[in-house]
Amino acid sequence: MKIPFVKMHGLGNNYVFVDTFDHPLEERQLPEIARNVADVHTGIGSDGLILITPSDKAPVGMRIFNNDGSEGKNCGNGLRCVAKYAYEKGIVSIEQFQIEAKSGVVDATVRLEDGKVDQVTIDMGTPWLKRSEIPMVGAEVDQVVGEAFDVSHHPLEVTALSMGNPHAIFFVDDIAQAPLKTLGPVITNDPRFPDGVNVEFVEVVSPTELHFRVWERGSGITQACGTGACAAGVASVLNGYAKKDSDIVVHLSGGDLIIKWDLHDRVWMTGPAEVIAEGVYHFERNV
Ligand SMILES: N[C@@H](CCC[C@H](N)C(=O)O)C(=O)O
Repeated sequence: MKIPFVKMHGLGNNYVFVDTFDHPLEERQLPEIARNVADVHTGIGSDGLILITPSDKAPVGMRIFNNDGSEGKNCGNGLRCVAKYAYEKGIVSIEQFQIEAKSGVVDATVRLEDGKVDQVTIDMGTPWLKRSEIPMVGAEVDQVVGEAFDVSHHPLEVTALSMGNPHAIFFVDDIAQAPLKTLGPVITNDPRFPDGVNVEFVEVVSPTELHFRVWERGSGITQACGTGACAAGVASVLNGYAKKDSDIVVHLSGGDLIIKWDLHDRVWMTGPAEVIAEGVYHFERNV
């Protein structure tokens, strides 16, 4: 099977995108296609697969598969790339429009530079803070903030929340020393998070600036995670390190995102989206 694709990235968080308006794929093959395209040796090489889909709630929809073939419900960097694609390919003709992800419908606004989409702002909606909404096991609480969380004899404190997908945030003094490679793969599968969790280490530089590293559920270390950056901004406010309604610059491995949790409880994310390549993937050669 030959599958036309576009490879795009948001701050180095890179996905193979397939436009299923024109080329529908079989549901049962999606996890395998995701694993295969993501393989750097026998595939295209990516953090996963994103489908750009028709939607009955918005002009365009997005589905995200991690590089292990598991499906996530939301992807901040993916949303910005889908917004760029939808505008530049004429799926939409106005600069503000909606995108449906599995976690819900969001508003996207594209900013143009020489007729091309340069920056995208997404209204990521209201964070889910209750323990059951994350989901995380234990007695129900309205917020999981700075809770004791021992992992492999490391006495950590976790702030957890959902941005449509689950995030566990750990504040550290020095991002260069964050135990991402050792504890990321352990925490992501910790049974206290029954659906697994995206793991983020965050160093607070100032109330408006954070350093951030991520171990993504289903994909491992990536250069950036949009929903994770939003979660880090929210967690910083919940812990008193930052303020609501102010722009927070989140420095990820691949570059910066601007995050704001506003007074109406909505989280805003602004950052770039870029096209890497377009081509045709030969799926049968990799089965
Ligand atoms: N890279 C993404 C998140 C992708 C999904 C995540 N790994 C999950 O399984 O929840 C982002 O930019 O938000």
